[in-house]
Amino acid sequence: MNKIEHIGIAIKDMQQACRTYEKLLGTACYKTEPVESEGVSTAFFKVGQNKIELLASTREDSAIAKFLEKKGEGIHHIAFDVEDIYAEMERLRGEGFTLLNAEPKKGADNKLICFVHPKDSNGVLVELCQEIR
Ligand SMILES: CC[C@H](C(=O)O)C(=O)SCCNC(=O)CCNC(=O)[C@H](O)C(C)(C)COP(=O)(O)OP(=O)(O)OC[C@H]1O[C@@H](n2cnc3c(N)ncnc32)[C@H](O)[C@@H]1OP(=O)(O)O
Ligand SMILES: [Co+2]
Repeated sequence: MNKIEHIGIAIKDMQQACRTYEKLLGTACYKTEPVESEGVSTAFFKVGQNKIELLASTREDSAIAKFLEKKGEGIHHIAFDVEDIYAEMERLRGEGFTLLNAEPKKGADNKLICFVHPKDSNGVLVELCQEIR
């Protein structure tokens, strides 16, 4: 794991949340991107070396919709940047972590991603991200 790639925040209203985070962070959102496969729309903010990813649900059965229903708005996951997502997934399997997808999948912001079940990481949903080179 190289560094925290982004912190994912589940929100209900993307326009309102973008206005809030632009004021809060003092910087504009640099990218918005829908990810059909996840049933979300995303908005990214750069804060120094770090990124904030706002996530709104675009489908009732999405993970974000379920999270919002159950827990409301708030921090949804922590994403870590990895060199080689395949190797990292193999390593985590070997360490007994439950991966939520057998193969990496295409995420937002030009990444391959995979998730670790929060039950194996003290209740924190962890995402692995590898830049698609
Ligand atoms: C667009 C891509 C973008 C990117 O960065 O590129 C993304 O980050 S996409 C982000 C949205 N996609 C995902 O989160 C995919 C992975 N998530 C899942 O597969 C599910 O959300 C899962 C398995 C974590 C939970 O599934 P589900 O909600 O259907 O089941 P439960 O509600 O029964 O939850 C089981 C258990 O997990 C707890 N939970 C759920 N979500 C979270 C969370 N974000 N953080 C921590 N814990 C979470 C939930 O409370 C249940 O715990 P329990 O003690 O049994 O109540
Ligand atoms: Co993410």
